Amino acid sequence: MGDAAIEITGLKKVYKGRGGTPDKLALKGVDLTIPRGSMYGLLGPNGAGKSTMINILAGLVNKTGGTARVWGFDIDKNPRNARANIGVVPQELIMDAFFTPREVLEMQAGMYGVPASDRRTDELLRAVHLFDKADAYARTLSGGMKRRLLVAKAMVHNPPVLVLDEPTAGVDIELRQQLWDYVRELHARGTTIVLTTHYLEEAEELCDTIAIINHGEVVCAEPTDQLLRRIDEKEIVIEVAEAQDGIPAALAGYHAVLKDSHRIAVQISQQSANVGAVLAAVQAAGLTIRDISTDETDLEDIFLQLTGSAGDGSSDDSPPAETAA
Ligand SMILES: Nc1ncnc2c1ncn2[C@@H]1O[C@H](COP(=O)(O)OP(=O)(O)OP(=O)(O)O)[C@@H](O)[C@H]1O
Repeated sequence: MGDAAIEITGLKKVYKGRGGTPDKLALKGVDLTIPRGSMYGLLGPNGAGKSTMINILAGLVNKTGGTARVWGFDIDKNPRNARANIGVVPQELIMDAFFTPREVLEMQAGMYGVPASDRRTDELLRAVHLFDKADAYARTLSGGMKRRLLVAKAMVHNPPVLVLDEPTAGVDIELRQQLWDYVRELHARGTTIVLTTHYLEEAEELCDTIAIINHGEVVCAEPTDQLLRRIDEKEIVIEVAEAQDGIPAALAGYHAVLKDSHRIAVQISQQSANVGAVLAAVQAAGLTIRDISTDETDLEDIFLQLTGSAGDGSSDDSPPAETAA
């Protein structure tokens, strides 16, 4: 404990089935630590369990087992403190149509007991580019505007942790950029940011650390650059007939390690796809190739499985354009 913004251990959630539908195990015992000051991405396909995890942290969903701490406060033992330290921007654009953005923020501040002298309604409205809509009915706002109003609403009590659940759904490119500018600004001022997304590109652009969630489990959690390197790399294992006591000189230019006297593992970049060159070098060194295999747990495969996209930005798997919700 101590320095984590969020610390989750063995977190489990079972949604009870109703009317004959079976129970749903949405979180299978998740362990996850999100450091203070980080910009953390929870990446996973629809139904992976991201919202469930966030809603448990926000006190909106009851967990079935495990523990969770927000800024050091246990959500069971110190629910008020835990809630005071987190702001959540929900996935759904739910708000009362007949309140204005100014009223929405004022009411939220009231709910969190923020004294009038400490309220930052105008500042927040300006930050999310809604100052000129301050007194318009919420129902007249576009989807992107509502999303930004929800970001401001999550920040009224100035929490050290801001969680955004699928924040770019329904937000067009320009407004998305404005949203990110504001989120980056908050991060620069010290707010820990957690965002869920099913777009690798989005997590890659914004987050310093990414955890991949699938089927209620954390598949991996590591610094973004490290993860991207792994995604780009593939390991091939070459089995040679002749016993080796070191890496053959011909492979000196590659990232190669000896697994045992007959098996050489070589990391290659997927993009440059130089398998042929590696094999040619092995053969040119006079070695007889007996077998070749590739690493089964390659992350690229996991990603393809998770996101249905290679994550190279070339597909049309981009967030949808803004729609009036
Ligand atoms: N209230 C509920 N009752 C029953 N099952 C639920 C409920 N909420 C979520 N689930 C199920 O739990 C699993 C995890 O859902 P969750 O919404 O947490 O995933 P997610 O990763 O956030 O996906 P999405 O981005 O679509 O929200 C899914 O199979 C979902 O159908």
